[in-house]
Amino acid sequence: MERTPHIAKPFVASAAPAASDGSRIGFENVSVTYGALTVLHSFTLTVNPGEIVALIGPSGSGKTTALRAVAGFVRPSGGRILIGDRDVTHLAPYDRKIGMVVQNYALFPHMRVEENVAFGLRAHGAAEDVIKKRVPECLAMVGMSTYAKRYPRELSGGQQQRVAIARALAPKPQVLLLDEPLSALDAQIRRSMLDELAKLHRDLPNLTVLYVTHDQSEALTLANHIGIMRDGKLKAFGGSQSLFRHPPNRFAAEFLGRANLLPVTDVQPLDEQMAKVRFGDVTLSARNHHGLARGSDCLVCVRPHDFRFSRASEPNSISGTVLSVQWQGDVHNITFDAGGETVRMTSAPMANPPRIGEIIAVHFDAAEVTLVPEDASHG
Ligand SMILES: Nc1ncnc2c1ncn2[C@@H]1O[C@H](COP(=O)(O)OP(=O)(O)OP(=O)(O)O)[C@@H](O)[C@H]1O
Repeated sequence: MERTPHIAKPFVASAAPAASDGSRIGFENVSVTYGALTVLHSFTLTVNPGEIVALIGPSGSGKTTALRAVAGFVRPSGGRILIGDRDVTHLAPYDRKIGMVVQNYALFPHMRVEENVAFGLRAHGAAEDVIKKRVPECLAMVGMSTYAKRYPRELSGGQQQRVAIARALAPKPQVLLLDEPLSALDAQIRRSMLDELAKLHRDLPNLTVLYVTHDQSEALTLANHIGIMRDGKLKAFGGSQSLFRHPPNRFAAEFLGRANLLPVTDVQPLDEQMAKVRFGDVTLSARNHHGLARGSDCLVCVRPHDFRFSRASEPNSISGTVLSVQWQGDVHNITFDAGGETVRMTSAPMANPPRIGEIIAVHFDAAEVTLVPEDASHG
């Protein structure tokens, strides 16, 4: 979606280090309405100090609206936004002590790199000697020291985005909002920028980051926690690894990484963690992370890379007829039909992959897969 670039007018930093609690971002039942359309419904989320939280979700799910509500560019129709203990719901953007970077750089074209970075400091009356010291520090942070005298048009997209990040960080904000900061860059630059953002956060561990992206691999790479949005609501939230391994519903399982969601019946808890289920006439075991009730029906979430070919009769085996085999350099992607379900698996490349129509047996490690409730009751 095209958006008008907005730059949060930053504040002038004090030399004091970020007070840890002061950088918490809190959404408390925040609703946002455009005309008759409510695009954020009672949205509640806390981003703890020093954390990177990624908001992901389909186009139009309200990710950017949530971010812009924190920045102060949209006014909630209900609820509160807190930064630390401060209720900032009605504060102007430049009073919120945040930095923001949007997808299309939004640098001032007529200003050199160093002037762009100095802009926020100067606008708030920072002393020239402070600016002189801070601008090179920020350019060094993003590896752009040698480009200080260039104009934005003389930079690549990745370089412009580094400058935008330096500009956002110049006033030492406690909170950094990133709205699809890498989406205008090509895949290779995106990967290296992701590494740089991760390093930047290691260097600034008190910085609280809210990161909006539609790219789940960016979210998994960078974020401590991930929120998955749909229709202006938070549908799932959790630690990145936990959410990936134990998605709380079908939507989360399908949105965050590829997943096979096989319909299974008759949950029989084995102990506090594991349960048996039936998949057709086969008995499978899996983690019962969400505590599904005895006798209930649900889904078992098996990631394509969780399957291994079975040689003998392994536990947790299923078999099926190969539908497709695709070599992708570093992996083979295989689909097979198991009792009417199309199942996807990936494996290390094989010299003799199975052929279409062949019957294969595969198994998975019960500890690696999770039972997932159907969305209707738990979504
Ligand atoms: N200024 C506006 N006026 C009216 N409707 C708007 C405005 N801004 C956003 N919307 C609508 O609000 C909903 C949420 O938009 P938002 O940009 O927050 O979604 P998103 O999840 O960030 O989407 P994308 O991934 O496509 O950027 C969409 O239906 C969008 O059309």
